Amino acid sequence: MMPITTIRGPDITETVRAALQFIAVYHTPDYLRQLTLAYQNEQSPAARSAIGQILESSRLAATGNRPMCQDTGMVTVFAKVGQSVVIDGDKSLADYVNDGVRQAYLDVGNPLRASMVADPIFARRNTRDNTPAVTHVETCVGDTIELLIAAKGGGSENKARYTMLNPAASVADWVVGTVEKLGAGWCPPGLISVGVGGSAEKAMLLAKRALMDEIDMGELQQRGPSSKEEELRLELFERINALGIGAQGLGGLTTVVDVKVASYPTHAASKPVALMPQCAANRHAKVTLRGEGPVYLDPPDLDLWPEIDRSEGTAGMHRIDLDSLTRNDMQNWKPGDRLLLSGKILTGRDAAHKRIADMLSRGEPLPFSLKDRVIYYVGPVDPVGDEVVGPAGPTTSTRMDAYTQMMLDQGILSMIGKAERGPDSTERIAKAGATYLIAVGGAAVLVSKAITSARLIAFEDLGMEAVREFEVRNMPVTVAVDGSGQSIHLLGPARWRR
Ligand SMILES: O=C(O)C[C@H](O)C(=O)O
Repeated sequence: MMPITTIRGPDITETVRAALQFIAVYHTPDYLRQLTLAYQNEQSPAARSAIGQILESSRLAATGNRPMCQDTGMVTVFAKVGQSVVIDGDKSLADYVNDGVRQAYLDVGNPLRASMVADPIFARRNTRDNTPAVTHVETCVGDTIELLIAAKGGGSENKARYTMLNPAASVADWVVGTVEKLGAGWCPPGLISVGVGGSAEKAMLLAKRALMDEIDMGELQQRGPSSKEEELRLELFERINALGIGAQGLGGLTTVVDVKVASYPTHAASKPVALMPQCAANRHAKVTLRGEGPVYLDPPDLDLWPEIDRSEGTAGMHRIDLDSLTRNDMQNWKPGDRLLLSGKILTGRDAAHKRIADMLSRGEPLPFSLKDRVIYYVGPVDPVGDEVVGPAGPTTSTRMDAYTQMMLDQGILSMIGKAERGPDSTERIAKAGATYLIAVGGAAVLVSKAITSARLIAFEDLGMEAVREFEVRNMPVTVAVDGSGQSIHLLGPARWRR
């Protein structure tokens, strides 16, 4: 009989805490290597600049011990518990994990953003400590506990898709067709994972779990496929990149740095297929507890980050004074123009927009004016030390489409976010002589360096979703929708499609 290993509950908590702090700050080395390659090979200037900003921001996160993205994610844990393990303590494994999440996200030196909301159908109250995690437990033969810990951003999780295909239907065609329609809210360049088989929920789990496998597409391309699944991975990799979506949907050569495929036997009548994207904030780690105390990860070597040519990033950018900006000034802006913004902007995202809509529908005055203002869709991380704000990258604008007309009616000049707008919003923006700008999703630390002051304006109870006024200096953005309704998210991929 295998000897019994005792693993202390608090050691699980400490391991989870340390791993979450670690993955919030450090990109995985395999992803960094692939992103560096993508940066070196990218021919589309806009996409290359976006990848450069992500890499630069990633280095700032690592050296400054701050989160690489303002969305520090929903914690997902795949636990493999050996049957010869006894957990010493009076809590469940999931509760020890949740204690680790709480401690990691409330860390005084490096607080992470609490994004989880309880009562998701109705009140959507922020739990304030990012609990609970989603913990999957599997027992296996062995005397260790293996934890695969991930912090998945909401933007990429929102683009998870599922279908039940007919047995003879092509998985590759469905995946490519679906990725084409996903837009850029999942923050490419990243990974696409495909789970095929089992039942509906099994396919989703297969896809989620496979996202955390080592990135080995380069190796696979070199040695060639040795199975049908590897052939499918290669086919999907080629076809998805040929769509031309590119970094941030700006059009370019690299949309995915790897594609994963996992499968499981299924019913003769079924072919469940799950698609799971992973954004540029590729955050996960595997740790194994052996009953010898908590486990800690070693920081990566700083040589992993490439040198980014900053002059290339800012060349040809127009400086814009937001405090004197008029509708007229924006009429020369074209999709793809790169701007450096200085002046005051308001912030607001999902919950703030809903609150504004509710107040307006009740005929109540707003606590701030939106007339001739620029709004940035962001939920920043709380500041530490002498920071005015923590990492503060853009959130997906598409979710704010339902409120576009309302905001335009209030006199908004321009909106800043990430990813494409829907056709209705694009048309409305153009009709109002307004514009839509994008910052780089995944470059949150870099963006925060352009914010010189932050002031809470309203809706404090919404936490990270409250309305703030930022003063920015040389904040880099790209024109995504211009005053004539042209969109970079249509023009860019069409140009780079192969
Ligand atoms: O919540 C955020 O800050 C961003 C979100 O992950 C998104 O990509 O839309």
